[in-house]
Amino acid sequence: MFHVNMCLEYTQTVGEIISTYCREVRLLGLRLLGLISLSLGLEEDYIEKVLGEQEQHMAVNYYPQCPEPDLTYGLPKHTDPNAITILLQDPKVSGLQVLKDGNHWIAVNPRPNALVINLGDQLQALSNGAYKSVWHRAVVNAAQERMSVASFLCPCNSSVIGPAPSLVAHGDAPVYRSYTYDEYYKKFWSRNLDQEHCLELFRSSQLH
Ligand SMILES: O=C(O)CCC(=O)C(=O)O
Ligand SMILES: [Fe+2]
Repeated sequence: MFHVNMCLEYTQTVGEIISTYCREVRLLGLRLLGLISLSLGLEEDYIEKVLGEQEQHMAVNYYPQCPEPDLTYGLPKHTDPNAITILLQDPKVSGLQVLKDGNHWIAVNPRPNALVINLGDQLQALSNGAYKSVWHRAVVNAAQERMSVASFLCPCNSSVIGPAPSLVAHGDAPVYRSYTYDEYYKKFWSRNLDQEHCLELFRSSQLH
């Protein structure tokens, strides 16, 4: 479990607090990418180098109370198209769910002082499928509104993503072909979020 140590003085403006948060979240993300690289037997900076000059996006999600929560979702089922997402949950209200074994949804309830780390599609591709970009969604509830803050570390648009060569060097076939993040991102947003996993369209056996 990772903790972000932030000493925020009350004299800071909201802008300063957000910018400190963004910087700390980026450092945490890069540290995690380093550890993930090592876990795959790659150089510590392998993934960071492939992703290039990374962009960072932040989404502040607001889910109002919903009188009929069974009829809708706050966010429909999706995977994150980027590399890694660091999610700050509302400390008091649950809503995030992940799909387990393809057939049942489990709640990821907030824990004090914890962040949720979500691996995105690009880590699944780079690791040749060893790491999975999990399906997740956000449900709403009738009693309480909810907020979450998602920070997305994204590859630069021109970076070329594909299975790391050393992971396919010993007879393992590459599961995915190489593509630019620009190509992936456009394909991802040209479809509905809850369609088949977008990476399926980038399998090395797929004709394109
Ligand atoms: O609100 C949540 O817990 C999930 C947010 C999310 O998955 C996203 O912004 O991509
Ligand atoms: Fe997401």
